Amino acid sequence: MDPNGLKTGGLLLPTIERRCTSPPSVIVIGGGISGVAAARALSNSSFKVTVLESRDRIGGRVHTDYSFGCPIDMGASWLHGVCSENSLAPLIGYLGLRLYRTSNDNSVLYDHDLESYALFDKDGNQVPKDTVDKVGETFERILEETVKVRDEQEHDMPLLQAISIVFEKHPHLKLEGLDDQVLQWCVCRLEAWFAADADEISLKNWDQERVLTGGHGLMVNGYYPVIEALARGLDIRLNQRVTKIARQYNGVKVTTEDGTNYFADACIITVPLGVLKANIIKFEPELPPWKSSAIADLGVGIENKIAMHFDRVFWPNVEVLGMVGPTPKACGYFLNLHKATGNPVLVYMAAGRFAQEVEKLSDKEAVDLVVSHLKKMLPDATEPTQYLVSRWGSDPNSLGSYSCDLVGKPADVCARFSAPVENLYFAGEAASAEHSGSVHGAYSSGLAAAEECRKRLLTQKGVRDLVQVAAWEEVAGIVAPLQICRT
Ligand SMILES: Cc1cc2nc3c(=O)[nH]c(=O)nc-3n(C[C@H](O)[C@H](O)[C@H](O)COP(=O)(O)OP(=O)(O)OC[C@H]3O[C@@H](n4cnc5c(N)ncnc54)[C@H](O)[C@@H]3O)c2cc1C
Repeated sequence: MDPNGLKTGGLLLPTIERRCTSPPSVIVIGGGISGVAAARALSNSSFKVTVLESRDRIGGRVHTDYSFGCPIDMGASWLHGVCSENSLAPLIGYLGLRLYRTSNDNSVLYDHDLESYALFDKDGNQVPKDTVDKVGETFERILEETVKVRDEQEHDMPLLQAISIVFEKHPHLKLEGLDDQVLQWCVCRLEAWFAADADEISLKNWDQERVLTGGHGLMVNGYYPVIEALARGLDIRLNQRVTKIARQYNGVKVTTEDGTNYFADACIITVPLGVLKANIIKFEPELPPWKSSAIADLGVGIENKIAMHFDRVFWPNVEVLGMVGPTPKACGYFLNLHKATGNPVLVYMAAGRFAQEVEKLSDKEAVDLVVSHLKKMLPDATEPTQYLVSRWGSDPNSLGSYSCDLVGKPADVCARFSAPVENLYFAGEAASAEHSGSVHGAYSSGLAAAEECRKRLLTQKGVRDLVQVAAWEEVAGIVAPLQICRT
């Protein structure tokens, strides 16, 4: 690994003569993956870049906590699509970060394809594997039938409603007893992908995402090193919550909560969709209706994690421990980090309305709740020695976990959300048409916004080009394949 390369974000390409005295300037609002990616790209292009970040840390919804003595990702933890086509692969490969592949399957919607799981009922009886496999096949069939319902309907509807129609048409697909409880668990897992309940998920869109190949890989060392590498050497101002963005005849004026004004030629806005929806930032003049309606029409889902550190491992050596129940809400699941990382940590994942309810509890109450589930599944379960509880829905810096497709979503909403308004550019996971809700989608959207901004500013200023530093892809692509393990 080349430390100088890291410092500069890559290698210096042959210098092109500067043709202007002061380089174009850009303010990037938000220091998550999309913000640091955009800032890195523009800085590599010799632009003057300032990142304004409201928190006292960078990374945003990539948040690796080290208080357990090992990396714990309280936001994103998987690279979805462990393949060279993934925009983050060159950087992850270059940094030598290990991935633990939890599933080779590219499917994201149901987990009977998980190769390593144990499901239990509320009395602690383990569900036989053939029951899980059989119900998984039925669930697949039900989902296929919902596609037929979609083809017959003119209007969008919630996925849950479509499932009810499937049951009316094909009563034999409706399950009972333990089989039904496993089916509810499959729905619970599906809801986790969208961070929304099945009665909120769009029938038209639930399967329209283009999932990359290569399955899903957990970042064994945590996601933060990716952020750190991108951010190195950038001018990042922490604790700077932007409250106003004014477009002026000669650029933008950005004002933060403490009254500081920043001026630049252009601005890239990467704050989460939830923050834009809450109107925490005032725009002057107001955003045009086509943009504000795009912000309103996109949905934001909630997923929260409860990470628990134990003094000993009392659970089976599988990747996922699940509890089945009579409704998706009564089901739950724990990711076993011990299998992937060797650390005695379980992470409970809550999504949709249940994730919202978790935020109303104190940390201790939330932990007690999930430990009570755990004790029903595994009577030997002990109390955790340390715990962490995320609150992505109520955190004013995120106001949601990631975007999701609401019922009746207009077809052009993502294009409108990501389109610039004069010298204001928009990036972030919600701006990614193909990979919204993901780290790599957010990363690519940051790069795309930076490139559009770079080209327009160079044209506006009559500058042919500036000194250019090579991108990660050029430096790393050939030398560093992804390191994939499954212990
Ligand atoms: C629990 C959870 C699990 C997830 N799991 C995965 C996963 O396994 N794999 C995956 O690919 N993706 C996952 N995601 C999604 C992924 O984390 C996000 O899509 C991605 O990190 C978003 O990056 P971003 O740059 O768009 O936004 P953010 O990371 O949210 O960055 C926006 C930044 O703007 C800052 N900000 C907010 N308001 C202001 C303001 N007024 N002024 C200045 N700054 C402001 C924020 O503090 C933040 O740093 C998960 C997300 C969550 C919450």
